Amino acid sequence: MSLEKTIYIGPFIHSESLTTLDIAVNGMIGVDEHGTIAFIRRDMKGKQLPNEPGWEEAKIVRINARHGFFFPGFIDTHIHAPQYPNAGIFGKSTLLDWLETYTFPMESSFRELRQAAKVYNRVVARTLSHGTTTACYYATIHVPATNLLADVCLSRGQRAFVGRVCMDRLSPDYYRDESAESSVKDTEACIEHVRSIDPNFDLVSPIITPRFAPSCSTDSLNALGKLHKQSGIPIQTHISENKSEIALVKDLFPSSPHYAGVYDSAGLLTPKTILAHAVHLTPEERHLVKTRDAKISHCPASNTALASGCAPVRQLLNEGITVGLGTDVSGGYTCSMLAETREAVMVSRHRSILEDGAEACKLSVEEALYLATRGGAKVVGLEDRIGGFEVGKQWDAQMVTFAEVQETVGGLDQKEGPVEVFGGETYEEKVAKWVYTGDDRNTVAVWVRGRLVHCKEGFRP
Ligand SMILES: O=c1[nH]c(=O)c2nc[nH]c2[nH]1
Ligand SMILES: [Zn+2]
Repeated sequence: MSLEKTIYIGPFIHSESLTTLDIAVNGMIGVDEHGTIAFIRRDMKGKQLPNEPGWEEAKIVRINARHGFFFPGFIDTHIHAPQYPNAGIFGKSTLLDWLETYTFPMESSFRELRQAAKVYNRVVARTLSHGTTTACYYATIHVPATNLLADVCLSRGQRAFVGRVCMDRLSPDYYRDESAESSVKDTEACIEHVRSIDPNFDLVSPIITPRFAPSCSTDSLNALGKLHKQSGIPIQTHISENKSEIALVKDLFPSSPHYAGVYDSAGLLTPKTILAHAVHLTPEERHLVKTRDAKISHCPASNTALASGCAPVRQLLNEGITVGLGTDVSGGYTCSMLAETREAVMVSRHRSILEDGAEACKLSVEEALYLATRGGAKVVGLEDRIGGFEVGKQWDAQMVTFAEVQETVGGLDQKEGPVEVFGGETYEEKVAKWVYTGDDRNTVAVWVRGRLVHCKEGFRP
């Protein structure tokens, strides 16, 4: 697909490292017809127009430094698309009773394609409006509905991993794969569908998705491990989220030394594996995860909502494990990665309290934003394409605005927006205000691979 060459002028901010944001207030980024960043300048003066040879006719998208900035799109490394209607509905449940009470009944309704069309269009549109340019989706066991989710992501322009959920045991009769064989066959059918709509997996990729060890037989885990080995297709699953779940895994797999060992012996613990939660891993399990170079999706909102625990993110990072963030809708109550970033900071404070005030546990705003962007890119194996602004990377970005009180931006009355800037703040402080007080009203435009995929009503980029 060929796009209009575009030059984005205004502040751009992205993670330079885990702890540092690079803030280029007088920035300019040229994005070519393929949505790839062709050049970057950091020294634009005033209203100076770009004079890049070959870019004279390019479209200009400008944001005044006082009004906002460009930021990389968020990467949600763990979200259940069919659970979106349940966001915010979990009562006082914890994981295992939550699955029975809320989750399986909702997911089973996706045998109806009409339900899938309604929900999947909403969740993709809504996550895009929150600045999520890449999402790792769990779908359901249903092949047609899973294929529809891939279609919706492709047509709405969201970069996505779409997984048909495999679960051939210990689930209700009304919502379970018939056998290990059918689990694999249906997964292959979904992989073939994605290949038929996006042959090189440029935007949408399939992902092998054993739900979690308790809902998969040893036969199905082994067969899915074999499928991964043959195809190289990535894997996503859950691990060590809740103490009752861990006890259940011990009962169901008595010969395995631990939870991580169940996946490892099936060939499911690889550099292309995304493990959601990892709240209660033992030191041996963390060592195994690190040795296999498997990745972790930290889901703080979900871990608090279902009272699963506070994941030791600092420890995981210190041990060299790659970590990103996931909303885990609807264990998590929000599909906003900005809210998830804030939750990551807050949960790290709780972890610090649990460890007698250990300062080191606390994540900074900069670190949480890194996890939501560059960390996520590494988790999904796309760090060469997305997560930050460098020449050769793709323009997956959001325009974030705020306004000095009493001003308007691009025709949109920002007085209604949640982030109020009074003029004395540094840029670092403005970013912190966005993380702590902002929401989707601040994300006025979103691009994936250079394509405008969301734009706030009344705003003209
Ligand atoms: O957060 C979670 N959401 C789920 O749907 C699920 N299934 C198993 N384990 C799970 N954890
Ligand atoms: Zn989950």
